[in-house]
Amino acid sequence: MVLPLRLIPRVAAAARLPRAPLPISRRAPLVPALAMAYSTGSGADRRLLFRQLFEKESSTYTYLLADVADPNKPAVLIDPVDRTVDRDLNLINELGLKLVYAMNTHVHADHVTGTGLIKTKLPGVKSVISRASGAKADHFVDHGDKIHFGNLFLEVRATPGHTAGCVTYITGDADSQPSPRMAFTGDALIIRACGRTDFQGGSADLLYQSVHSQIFTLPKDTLLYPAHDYKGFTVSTVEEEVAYNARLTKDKETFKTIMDNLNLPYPKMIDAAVPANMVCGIQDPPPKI
Ligand SMILES: N[C@@H](CCC(=O)N[C@@H](CSS)C(=O)NCC(=O)O)C(=O)O
Repeated sequence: MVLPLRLIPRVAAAARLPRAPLPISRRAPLVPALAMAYSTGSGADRRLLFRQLFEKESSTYTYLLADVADPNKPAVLIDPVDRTVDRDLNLINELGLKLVYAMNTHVHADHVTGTGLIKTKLPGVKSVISRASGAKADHFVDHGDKIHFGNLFLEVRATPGHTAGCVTYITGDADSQPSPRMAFTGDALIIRACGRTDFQGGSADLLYQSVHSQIFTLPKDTLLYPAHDYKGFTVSTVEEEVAYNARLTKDKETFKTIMDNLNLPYPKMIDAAVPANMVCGIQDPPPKI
């Protein structure tokens, strides 16, 4: 027997009807659930939202970190690139984060940093770079400084050698901070390699000393995130690089010979890279590249 429609239980009837999707404006906000769901681990680790972002023309990694357990979800960007600023700011907006700092590990010779552009779009954001870089920024950092965002922080270690002002930013060493630690090495250490030392005040001697004293001495499970990768790697660890880095595992004299013979092509921006008129890599006037 076929029941007339009005006698069919309401739930069954509803199940048979095709449902029109809700307009986006009437959907439940996704932001808090998304932001928390992305962070992994338990305890302190659930505070950290972490994204590794890639800019393919200069093979640069930009890193987004945020404290999503803090009501304001304060965030930092490390080594943003001008070409991908809109992508990065859209992501920050979608995740409901508040960008506080746009930071650079060093003055980049191969691309224009996104820091200046970010500041024109979000004037409250503060740019950060090392004092030793000679670049312009809102905040200058020195070895040993801490950069706080919510209840998380990054520690600054001077790792000169690729440039005189290179620093590595490392997640905090405390029970309240993510474990394992994460080190954003800029161009001091690239996975299985390292930054070149043939321009911008580079020194193979200094770079060797920096990596051995400031990066290889970190706990062996520390995750290493470089500013560039040219081979498809995304992350390494101190233990892996101490064992397998093709340059830095050698003795210092062999390392210097390797660095003297790299013969890499010069980046297009190199002639324009004058730290004195840089605002974290944004030149005024902009370089012709
Ligand atoms: N191997 C790169 C060459 C680009 C380059 O010179 N990268 C710099 C960092 S940006 S100044 C560098 O230090 N590279 C070290 C290296 O061993 O590559 C390429 O394939 O494009």
